Amino acid sequence: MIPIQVAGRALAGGRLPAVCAPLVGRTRAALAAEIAVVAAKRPDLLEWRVDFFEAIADPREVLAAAADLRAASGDIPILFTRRCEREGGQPIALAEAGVPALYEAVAGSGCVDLLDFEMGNDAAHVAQVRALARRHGLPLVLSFHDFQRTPGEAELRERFAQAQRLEADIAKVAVMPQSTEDVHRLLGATLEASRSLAIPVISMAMGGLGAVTRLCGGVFGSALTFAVGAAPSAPGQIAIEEVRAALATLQRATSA
Ligand SMILES: O=C1C[C@@](O)(C(=O)O)C[C@@H](O)[C@@H]1O
Repeated sequence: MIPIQVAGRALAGGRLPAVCAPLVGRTRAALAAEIAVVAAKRPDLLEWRVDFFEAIADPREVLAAAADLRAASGDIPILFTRRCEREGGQPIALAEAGVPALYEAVAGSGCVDLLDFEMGNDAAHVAQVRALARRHGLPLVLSFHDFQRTPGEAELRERFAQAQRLEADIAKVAVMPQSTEDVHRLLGATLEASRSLAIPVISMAMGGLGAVTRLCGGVFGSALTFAVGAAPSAPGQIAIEEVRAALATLQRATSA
């Protein structure tokens, strides 16, 4: 299992899985209040879900918010994510054609440390974001989300492999299970991808049925789990304190 590297250092000191808390404030004031609470809980990574930000179409406001977050995050790195509506994100007041420019502006600000972009986006946009991430020295997560179902084994394998083929630094797959078998398949595909790919992988099954993956995903090769600092960004996320306690229990038991 490969840990996620940020600025040449392994996230969470190489402990796996690392814990990421999302930030979903809709305004600068809300984000400032949110990060104060969340950063105090010491996640290994913060994710700014900019699709929740009402002023997403105003570059000055976006950059000001990014600077606020950087100032308040201390030494905790920040993952920048515009989750598209098609893959479970919020509707945004910005045309799709403007999204790569949003990534360019924020990546160039020096206020974020990693980028997340859906691999299912327009191929030219994926290539643009791939190039700008490289130019700014930021690791790129190429992600896939299915909020309705869990694809079959071959498709899950292909999603992880596709991220690597598209030159992701990290591959991420999030699915919605309809059965325990779906959860089991997601974990199996994660284990296989973590063993066969040359990049770190992240996975989760969402909703109540998938919650177990947020606690034990690391055992199956997932390098990161998302946990609630102040507010969830997806169904089934568990409070950071509870996730940390469960991870500590698992780590103690595993090394006993
Ligand atoms: O892709 C992911 C994973 C996620 O959807 C989850 O289920 O924890 C939460 C999102 O904020 C993040 O970008």
